[in-house]
Amino acid sequence: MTAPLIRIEALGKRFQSGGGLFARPRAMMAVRDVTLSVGKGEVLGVVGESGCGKSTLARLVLRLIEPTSGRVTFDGTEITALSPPALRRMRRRMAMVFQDPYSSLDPRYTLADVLAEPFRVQNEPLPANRVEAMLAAVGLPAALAGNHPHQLSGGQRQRVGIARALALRPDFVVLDEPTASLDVSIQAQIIALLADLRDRLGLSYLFISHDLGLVRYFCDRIVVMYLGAVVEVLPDTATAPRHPYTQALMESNFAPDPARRRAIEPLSGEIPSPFALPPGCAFAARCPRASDLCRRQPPALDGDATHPVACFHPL
Ligand SMILES: Nc1ncnc2c1ncn2[C@@H]1O[C@H](COP(=O)(O)OP(=O)(O)OP(=O)(O)O)[C@@H](O)[C@H]1O
Repeated sequence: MTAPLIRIEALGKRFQSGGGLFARPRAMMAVRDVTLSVGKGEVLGVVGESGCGKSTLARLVLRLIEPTSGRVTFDGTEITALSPPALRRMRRRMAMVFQDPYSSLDPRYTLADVLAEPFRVQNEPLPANRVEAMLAAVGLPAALAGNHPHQLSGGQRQRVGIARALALRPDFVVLDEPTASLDVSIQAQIIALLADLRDRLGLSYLFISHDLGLVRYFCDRIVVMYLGAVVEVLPDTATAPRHPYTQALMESNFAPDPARRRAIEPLSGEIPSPFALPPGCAFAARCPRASDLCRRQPPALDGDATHPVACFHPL
């Protein structure tokens, strides 16, 4: 890995939900003790099933929500310790592209308004011709500047979402399932655009996806999450998985039958409730290799190892 741009240390997020006259509120850890780095110019993929904490991790990294524990350092500055004004200045250097370009763009705004918005938030004047330059950078004609989002196709809208994220020339962009709502052919174009922008602008990405195939195509390293915790970090896309969960995820992801792709079929057993995690490994109930030790004690993950794997019986 290159020199780290982002350092995430022992990050945790607890959510409380429910509660009322007859029910006690229930608490769960959406992100559990995550330690990771994102290198300069790196595309770090984060993959896992729905609800494993990917989006929560992304929001914590940008400090859009406050962590319960741990810290995040951006280019040497601890952003989890910054005052609101200092955080706002630091946010210039970080951005996010959302999954759904339909709901993340205000329908009342023209594209010119959408692309001017980040400057307004930062109290900065909009440089001359910047809107046209931003549209060109994402492959859209300047003539679209006066259009509203509903006049665009899904792919064009996501290009606008990317242009908006890059408006202030950030160093780091979180891509939260940026192609999940697009057709496969459009997905490929958006991924090619993101790869090109990374090369041209020297960007670092945190790329969140439930699609391991896509992550393996696009990312340099891959973080695999299960029930809020990192279970494995693949050091590149060629290395074989060592965690039984990653292997199962791969088998289901590459299954030719779409029905098999949805459920992780090689695995039997219940997914534990995030509100009542077992004392040992959270994956033990579904794991073909689980032993008594796994059910008693949670396996640790060495966040600084080249190929960390949280498993007592790795492949
Ligand atoms: N604001 C919140 N309040 C309470 N619980 C929350 C909140 N946000 C997320 N959660 C819970 O935290 C867990 C992780 O959610 P998160 O959205 O981070 O998962 P995810 O891996 O991104 O899922 P998906 O792929 O479906 O978007 C889930 O169990 C979710 O219900």
